[in-house]
Parts: sequence; structure tokens; C-alpha cells
Amino acid sequence: MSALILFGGGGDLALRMLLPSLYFLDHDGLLDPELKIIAAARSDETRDAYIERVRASVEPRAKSDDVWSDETWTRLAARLDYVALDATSADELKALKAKTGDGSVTAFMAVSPSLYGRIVPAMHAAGLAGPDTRIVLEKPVGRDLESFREIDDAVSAVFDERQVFRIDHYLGKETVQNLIALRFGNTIFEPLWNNLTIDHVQITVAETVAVGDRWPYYDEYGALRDMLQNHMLQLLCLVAMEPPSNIDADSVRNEKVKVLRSLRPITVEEAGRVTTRGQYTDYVSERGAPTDTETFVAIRADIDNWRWAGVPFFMRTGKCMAEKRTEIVIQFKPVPHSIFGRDGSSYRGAIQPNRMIIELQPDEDISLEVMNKQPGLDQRMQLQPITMSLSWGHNDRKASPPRRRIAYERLLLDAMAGDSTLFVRRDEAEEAWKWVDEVSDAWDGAAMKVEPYEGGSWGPEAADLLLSRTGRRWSSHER
Ligand SMILES: NC(=O)C1=CN([C@@H]2O[C@H](COP(=O)(O)OP(=O)(O)OC[C@H]3O[C@@H](n4cnc5c(N)ncnc54)[C@H](OP(=O)(O)O)[C@@H]3O)[C@@H](O)[C@H]2O)C=CC1
Ligand SMILES: O=C1O[C@H](COP(=O)(O)O)[C@@H](O)[C@H](O)[C@H]1O
Repeated sequence: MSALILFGGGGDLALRMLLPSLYFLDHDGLLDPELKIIAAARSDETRDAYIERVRASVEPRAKSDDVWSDETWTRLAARLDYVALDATSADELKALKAKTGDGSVTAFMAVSPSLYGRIVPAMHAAGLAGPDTRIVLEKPVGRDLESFREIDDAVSAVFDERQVFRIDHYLGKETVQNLIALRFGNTIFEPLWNNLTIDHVQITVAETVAVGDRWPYYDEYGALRDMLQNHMLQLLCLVAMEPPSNIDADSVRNEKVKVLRSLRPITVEEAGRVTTRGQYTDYVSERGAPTDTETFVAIRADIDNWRWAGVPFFMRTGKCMAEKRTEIVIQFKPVPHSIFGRDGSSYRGAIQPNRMIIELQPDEDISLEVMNKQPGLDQRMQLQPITMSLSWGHNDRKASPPRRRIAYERLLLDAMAGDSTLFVRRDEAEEAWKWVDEVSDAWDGAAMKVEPYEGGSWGPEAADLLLSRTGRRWSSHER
């Protein structure tokens, strides 16, 4: 028998993401038939009452994906147990230990990270931290390098690095993994994947939602620490890393760390030119008092190595923006010489430089924009840009695309199997925090205040300037 412990099993993350993911995995026959799932939280709740709450969350989700089945639900429910305890108490954890059996144990921390440093020693004292135990940590682990190290030290005093699985749910997204397949499963892109052919890269994570009642957490973190330190730097690493020798965890993570170490520090002198902080105008009334927390951030990052010298990576993320859109745009350079006239514009349809768009949300797709000839007998050749989709599901156009999985499905499966390729290693997290701390210090040093932007826009004007002063513009402004 193996066991999955969900500390905080009655909370929002567990009910909204983890348990539906486990349902889908069970539905597809991907869970160990012997797996027991034990939710642990302080609320005094019976197993039956807990199972009812899980059902209320899982059923509508599964029905909306058209994969609800009584058989799967009965199987999942039989795996579920609930233990009311304070996870920081070793004595109380002993009761949990008795339920886990002798097989491997995966403990998912769906609780506040401020508790990690107290739960882990309690697990150790309760005999719940053997060599077959894995621990999954949710973000945010810390608020800066120092606080990250403080929490992580408490974890690594008990668990080896191979037992620690630091989640970045973006790494569980299908298209993010598809990016790895695209880059390293083909020969055709690699010769182009450098500063000879690529002009710049844009990474956008735009959300339409406001901060709302999450503000007590958000106000302490802001967009820089909530999104850029983790998800966006991970995306940047996957675009920029050198080919690893193998898909194993250390080979991939070694390459990502090298990218993070090559990020040029942002200085006080440069901060105003290469970064923008924004705040949507309703944030102050939502929060109830003025604050300098950024709900939008845009940064030009430069990677100081041979492959990327001179290729800026523009990243931006924000709440209350015009669209929900997560994408990576690889903007190629223009042709060196146009045979269609000096700039191609003497013919209808000027030549547009090629572009690869890796779209993560709202749709998942990887597409390539190329120029081709408009069909017809015009005496002068007419050019037009066309978009070729390189995505899954397109070989067989009649087949419906596979169900869009929750990112946690992949990550739960990998953590339970002990595969940490799609998890963040300690040195990666440290390097990311180091760079982000420098950005934050540069903001303080330059006294950079947030610039207001209207909800439903693409952020403050300064974010456009970040690109326009280099002769470029955000791809969203071209649609
Ligand atoms: N919600 C989300 O979408 C996301 C959440 N996260 C992260 O996941 C973690 C959990 O977030 P979320 O689910 O939203 O938080 P919630 O507050 O909804 O849930 C926290 C859970 O922890 C339990 N808990 C609190 N203290 C203890 C304790 N001492 N012993 C045992 N259980 C305890 C609570 O239950 P009780 O009070 O009964 O003990 C509750 O079940 C956080 O780290 C958060 O940052 C990350 C990404 C997204
Ligand atoms: O980690 C977080 O991510 C969400 C966005 O996730 P997505 O999968 O919907 O793109 C973000 O809203 C939240 O602020 C942040 O903590």
C-alpha cells in the first residue's frame, strides 16, 4: 500500500485542484490500486462529511469535462480518509502514521508555508519522515532569499533534496512540456534558437481577475514575487536553457540554473529604463487603504551568455488586464534582404518577420507565423502571413483534442513516482530569489512607485515604452 497525505486536505487548493486531479487520474487508471488518500486538517469533521465535501467539488468539475462516472467516484471515495489533527503536533501525527502502512508516503503541504517549518520536524518525530517519504511544497516558500532559506533549511534538516518536490504548477501545464518536446525533439529549431535569428522574446501572463479578498497575501508579495519569481522565470528558463544531455531531473535542472545565473542584475540606475510597476486603479478601494503593491510588473531581462547576448526577454504579468492570456512569443529577425522590394511594401502585404507563439491560456497551442504567397494570378506577387499550428491533436483533424488536464495531475503523478524533473530544485529557487531580490532592491533604491492603469487595459503606458524605446512592441498590440 502507498499513501498520499494531504495536509490541509479541506482547504481551497485541495478541494479545487488536488482532489479533482486525483479523480481524473483514477478515472484513467493511473493511480496505484492500493493508494490511500488521507486528508489531514484541524477541523473536527467525520470521514463521511469530508467525502461529501470532496464529491461536491469533484462532481461538477468531472461532469463539465464529461468524465463523471459513479464507478470512478466509488473507487476514489474508498481510498479517502480524513483525520482531524494539528499537523504541527508530533503526538497527533502518530495517529496518522498508523494509517499510512509500510509503503511509500507522499505528503502534500496544502497549508500555509509558514507552517512547513513546524510540520516537518513533527513528521520526523512521529516517524513519518523515512527514506520512502516524499514531501511536496506549495509556493510561496518565503518572500525573499533569506526567508526562503529559513523555511527550506527546516525542510532539508529532515529530508534529502531527492525527497523534496517544490511545486511550480506551470511546469505541469501540457504546453510547457510541449515546449521541451518542440525544442529537443526536433532538429529544425535548434539552429535558429539563438541571437543570430531571434530578435527578442516576450512572455506574457495576463489575468482578467482582480486580487479581491486575497489581498492580505497579495499585498505582501505583489506581482513580482507572486508570479515573476516562479512561473515566469521558469518559462524563461525553458526557452533559454541549453539542451540537457538527458530528460532526467538533474540534467534539466542543471541547465535551468545556468540560465538563472546568467541573468543580468538590474541596478538602481537601470531600474526605471528596464522595469515598470503598475497598480490597477480599483486596487486601493478593494484593499481599503493606499498601498504601493504592484499588481502589474514588466521587466526586460538580459541573459549574459553566448546564445542570448543582445536578445532581450520582455516579461509582463498583471491582474485586471484586458484578456486572460498566457503566451511566449519568439520573435525572429526580419529577412536580411527583401527580394519583393526594399521593404516588401511595394507589394501588397509587407514581409513580416516570423514569429512562434506558444500559447498556454486560454487555449493551448504552438503556432508559427510564416509568409506565403496569396493564391492568384496577380502580376506582382502578393504576400500574406499565415499561421501554422504545431500542436497536438492536429495530425488527425477529425479527432477531438485530448481533455485538457489540470496541471496538478501530471505533478501529483510525478511526485508519487519520485520523478522531480518538473519540480524546482533548491539552487534554482535560490537563484530566482537572488535575482528578484535585486530587482526589488533596485526599485527601493530608485524609489520607483507604482503607475496606475485602468482595469481592462494592458497595463500602464510605461510598459509599452519599455519595448518602444527599443523599436519593438508587445504582440497583444498587433492583434
Ligand atoms: N488555493 C489555491 O489556488 C492555491 C494555493 N496555493 C498554496 O497552497 C497552500 C494552501 O492554500 P489554500 O488551500 O488556498 O488555503 P486554505 O486556507 O483554503 O486551506 C488551508 C488548509 O490548511 C488547514 N490547516 C491550517 N492549519 C493547519 C494545521 N496546523 N494542521 C493541519 N491543517 C491545517 C486548514 O484547515 P483547518 O483550519 O481545518 O485546519 C485548511 O484545510 C498555501 O501555501 C497557498 O499559498 C498555491 C497556489 C494556488
Ligand atoms: O500561482 C499563482 O498562479 C495564479 C495563475 O495561475 P494560472 O494557472 O491560472 O495561470 C495566479 O492567479 C495567482 O495569483 C498566483 O498565486
